[in-house]
Amino acid sequence: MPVIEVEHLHKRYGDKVAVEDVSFTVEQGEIFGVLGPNGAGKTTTVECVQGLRRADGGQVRVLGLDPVRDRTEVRQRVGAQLQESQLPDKLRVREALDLYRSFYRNKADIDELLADLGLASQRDTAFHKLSGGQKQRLSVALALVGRPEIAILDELTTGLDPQGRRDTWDLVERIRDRGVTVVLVTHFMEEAERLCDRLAVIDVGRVVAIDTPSGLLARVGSEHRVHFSPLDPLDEVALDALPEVTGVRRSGDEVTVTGPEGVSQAVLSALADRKVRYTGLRVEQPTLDDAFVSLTGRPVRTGTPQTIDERSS
Ligand SMILES: Nc1ncnc2c1ncn2[C@@H]1O[C@H](COP(=O)(O)OP(=O)(O)OP(=O)(O)O)[C@@H](O)[C@H]1O
Repeated sequence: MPVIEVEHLHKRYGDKVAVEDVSFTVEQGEIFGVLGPNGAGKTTTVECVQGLRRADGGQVRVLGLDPVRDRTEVRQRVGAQLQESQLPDKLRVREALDLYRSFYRNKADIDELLADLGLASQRDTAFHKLSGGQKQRLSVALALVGRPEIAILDELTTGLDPQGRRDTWDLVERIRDRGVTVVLVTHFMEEAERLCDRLAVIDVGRVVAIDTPSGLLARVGSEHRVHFSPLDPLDEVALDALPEVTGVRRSGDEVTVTGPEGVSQAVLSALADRKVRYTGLRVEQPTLDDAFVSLTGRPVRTGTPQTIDERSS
């Protein structure tokens, strides 16, 4: 049963269209990703879901409720992580949790929450003394302190180092394991690929695809690429004749061989058999970045996202 239903959501700020037309449903118990480049309309979409903004068109239902009309009830049942630090510097971790807990009728056990989020030893630490990762975990704890049915996590790992990011991913999985439906807003492809059961790819205010990560990858094909620079003469025709190989290309010193999964093993054993030494070996698998490029015609991370206004003018 869907816990969130968004139908033809349209939202503008003055005459600036932030969300042109977005529809998706989120099923109970899943990690649902809202993925897209900066300015795509992700935050505006989830703010409409939380009832923080009123849609200019379309319909949003959350747990069967209207998030604007039934805002008080929706706030009780949907936990939202604060996007930026909105806590006084001197407030201690435990005090912040006590304060937020008082807003909810279903109250989480704070000690359990602190232990679960790896913050037990920071319980008496003032907010401004926390590291970036600890602040991030506290904001997640505050989203969970009312035992929500849905947690909305927006740009959870922005600004974290790779280890902090991986720890946060484990945390998101633990939240889902507690039975909480998670909506994860992100512009990191790797994060979406690793965590999400399904995701909506949003670009300039519109949904360009809704699928599982593997479904999105299947749309771009399953071509793997093996790159290397041979140090000995290489018979490229013989390499191309291997059943696992669909193409061989040379660019300067570098040879690129394409083929389905398994092509890299076939190439490496062919090179070993022919006693061809090489450097600079790199294997590339299709990623959600490739899926995004194929859906929108441009990479997610680079370039300034075109706004709807620019596109329609
Ligand atoms: N309060 C506002 N007033 C005017 N324009 C806004 C406002 N908030 C967002 N926008 C604009 O609406 C568009 C969508 O913004 P939104 O924050 O929803 O996108 P996003 O995908 O969440 O981006 P980011 O990843 O950068 O947060 C952007 O062009 C943004 O500049």
